[in-house]
Amino acid sequence: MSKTWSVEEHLEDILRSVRPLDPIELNLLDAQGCVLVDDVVVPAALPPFDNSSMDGYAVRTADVRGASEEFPAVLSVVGDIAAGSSGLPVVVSGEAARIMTGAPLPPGAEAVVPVEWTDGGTGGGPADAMAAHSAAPEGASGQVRVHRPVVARQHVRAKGSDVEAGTVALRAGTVLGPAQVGLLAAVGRGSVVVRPRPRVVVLSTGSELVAPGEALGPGQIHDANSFVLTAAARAAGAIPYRVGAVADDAETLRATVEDQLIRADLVVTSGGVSVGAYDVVKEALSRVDAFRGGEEEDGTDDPARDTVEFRRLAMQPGKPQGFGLIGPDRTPILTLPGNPVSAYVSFELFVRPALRHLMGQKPVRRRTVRARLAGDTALTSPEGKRQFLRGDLTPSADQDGAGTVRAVGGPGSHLIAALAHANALIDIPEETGRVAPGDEVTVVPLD
Ligand SMILES: Nc1nc2c(c(=O)[nH]1)N[C@H]1C(S)=C(S)[C@@H](COP(=O)(O)OP(=O)(O)OC[C@H]3O[C@@H](n4cnc5c(N)ncnc54)[C@H](O)[C@@H]3O)O[C@H]1N2
Ligand code: MOO
Repeated sequence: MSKTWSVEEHLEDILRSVRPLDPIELNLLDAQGCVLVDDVVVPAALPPFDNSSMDGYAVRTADVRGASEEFPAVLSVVGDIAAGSSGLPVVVSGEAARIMTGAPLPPGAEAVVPVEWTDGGTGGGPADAMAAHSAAPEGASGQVRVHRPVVARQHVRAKGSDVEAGTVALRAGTVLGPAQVGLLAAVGRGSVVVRPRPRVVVLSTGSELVAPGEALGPGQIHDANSFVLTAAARAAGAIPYRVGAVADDAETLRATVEDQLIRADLVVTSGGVSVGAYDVVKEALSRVDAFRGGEEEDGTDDPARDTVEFRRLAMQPGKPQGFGLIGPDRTPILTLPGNPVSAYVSFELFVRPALRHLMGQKPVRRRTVRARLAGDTALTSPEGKRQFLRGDLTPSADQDGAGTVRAVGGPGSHLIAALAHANALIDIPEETGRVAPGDEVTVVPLD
């Protein structure tokens, strides 16, 4: 009898064999979700110049000292400065310039008075908005009555107050989410060097499979696995290609996989890996010469590069698994069992970490939490097997306390409906045969 692998041994073997993808330069939005390969240094300060944080008037503080509504400071308006303006007026004593939020502070001005603290140039009471822009900046001239004083730099956003030139904006290893993409754009980076999203070819096997939307004939079922695995690959950040269902014919399967290698950084299959008479994945891919991709550089063949090793894991669901590196590029392939829950749990435990490793994402494993088993029924688990039951996790309201989890559906690997109502996996160790209500268990949130 061949060795039974633990979940950890199988995962470690995969992670040891799979290398992170080579970095490429991508346009900012294409890099979303990817990991930065180099530190990004800020080329120029942000903001690049002193600018106003308010719509109002740029003034010299001495001119508005002691100003009030009763005794306003009356200043001559010498220009209109919009965001993006250049050719700024110089503000000297007794003068003000209309200024908009984000516009550069003009020379001579020390602070900005918000328009609400002035008459807005109307000669009336306090304004609640600026008068409309005049096509001719000189049309904005006239007088403004300022009702409140300001101190130096008030309502001014200083050059470099966000980030200084030469500092590191984002460290290598950062995952580019929306806010990081925004920062890169703000500092002027149109493209960045990242590890790309892996291209994942997903195919399911089984002559009984029919695409959703098509009518079922006798003995047929809809192909769920290629959809759940494609969706899961996308959720993990990969670019999935769903090939769909391949009939139970070893040569068709081998040829299909071979055809797909051109666009795959990783291949995932489902079904055909147990001990049945039609378990074609095993039949097609365990042949040493299945993907003889050519010779090694030194002229010798390396049979190991073309085989998939099929294993039995001490795990439920997900007992039969296969893993190998195939074709000329040694593309990783993970062959998952066909039962839909087994396929999905196997994806979470093995494919997702492999994809994260290819992308340079850390940690590769999902986080775990502790939770108390809710309900009044004990869970039983086959001893000697690590069991992953589907669970509904309710996190604890208080920060430190464990949440509660209840099992959703039974252990059957065909229970797709229960899987769709679960938000977590309950991880029961190999040596544990029974978990009583109130006992603490390890839970893997599927968020
Ligand atoms: N004699 C034994 N029989 C089985 C064993 C065993 O050790 N000895 N292992 C069982 C376990 S555990 C699993 S899991 C399955 C794995 O079987 P395969 O990977 O070969 O999968 P299939 O036989 O192709 O399919 C199993 C089951 O799942 C359904 N299926 C397959 N693909 C899809 C799909 N794309 N969408 C929806 N449903 C799918 C298929 O119709 C079968 O019902 O083997 C056990 N048997
Ligand atoms: O992979 Mo199977 O789930 O152990 O039923």
